[in-house]
Amino acid sequence: QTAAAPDAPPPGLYAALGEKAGIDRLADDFVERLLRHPRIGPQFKEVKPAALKESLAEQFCVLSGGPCTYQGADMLDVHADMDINKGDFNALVEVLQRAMDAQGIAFSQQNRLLALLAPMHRDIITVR
Ligand code: HEM
Repeated sequence: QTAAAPDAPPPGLYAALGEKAGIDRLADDFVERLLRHPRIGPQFKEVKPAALKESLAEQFCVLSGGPCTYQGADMLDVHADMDINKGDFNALVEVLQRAMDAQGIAFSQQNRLLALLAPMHRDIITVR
């Protein structure tokens, strides 16, 4: 990685996630797990699962270097009024880890995706 492109997708990550089909399966299962999570599930009660799955799949596809366009809202705007704290954020990351495990994604590759998502905490956590 160079300073000019700090968020360049790690080579091979898109393939490691199973390309578009694998990412769609991951996003599907991730959202299903979020919806039934005891701590953060209730925050997703009013959300249309299909739309969230699609946005997450697009986001993961773009981040991992796939040929996609993210068409969802800005992370800061969409999470602004949710009163998300660090524990909520960590809970979501744990759910994503379990969803990636379930897809058989290697731990090293999981960590590469998580590393791309981690900096988003600055836009998403609004309760310190
Ligand atoms: C790394 C952390 C996170 C990422 C990458 C992420 C990503 C996203 C994305 C891509 C969307 C869809 C935006 C759109 O379609 O316009 C979204 C929506 C949403 N996120 Fe997050 N999010 C994260 C953390 C959280 C946390 C911790 C919570 C709450 C516990 C949360 C609650 C929501 C809800 C409720 C929506 C639906 C908003 C709506 O459709 O009205 N997110 N998030």
